[in-house]
Amino acid sequence: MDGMSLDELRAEIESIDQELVELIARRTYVAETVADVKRERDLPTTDERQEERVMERAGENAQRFGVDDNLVKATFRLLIELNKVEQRDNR
Ligand SMILES: O=C(O)C(=O)C[C@]1(C(=O)O)C=C[C@@H](O)C=C1
Repeated sequence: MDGMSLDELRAEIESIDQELVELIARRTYVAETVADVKRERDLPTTDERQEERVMERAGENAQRFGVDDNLVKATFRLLIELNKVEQRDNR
């Protein structure tokens, strides 16, 4: 990163931002498929134990990569809530 110009650094951020959106889209798509399976089996959309596992993993990964775990957990909370809204809308 050292020695890169401001434009180059911003181009790097732009490319990362695109990857982030792609990953969010993939996560949402998989969760929609999970919702289909739940619907077939007549299971509720919300699975609190699974949400706890996801949140715990998010905290562990944040520590592993040296980023603020509250920020990472807040991001995952939002991603889970988005999925729950989508899953309910598709019922
Ligand atoms: O794993 C599931 O059962 C999902 O529906 C996915 C997901 C998530 O976004 O991680 C969303 C809602 C559930 O309450 C738990 C987890």
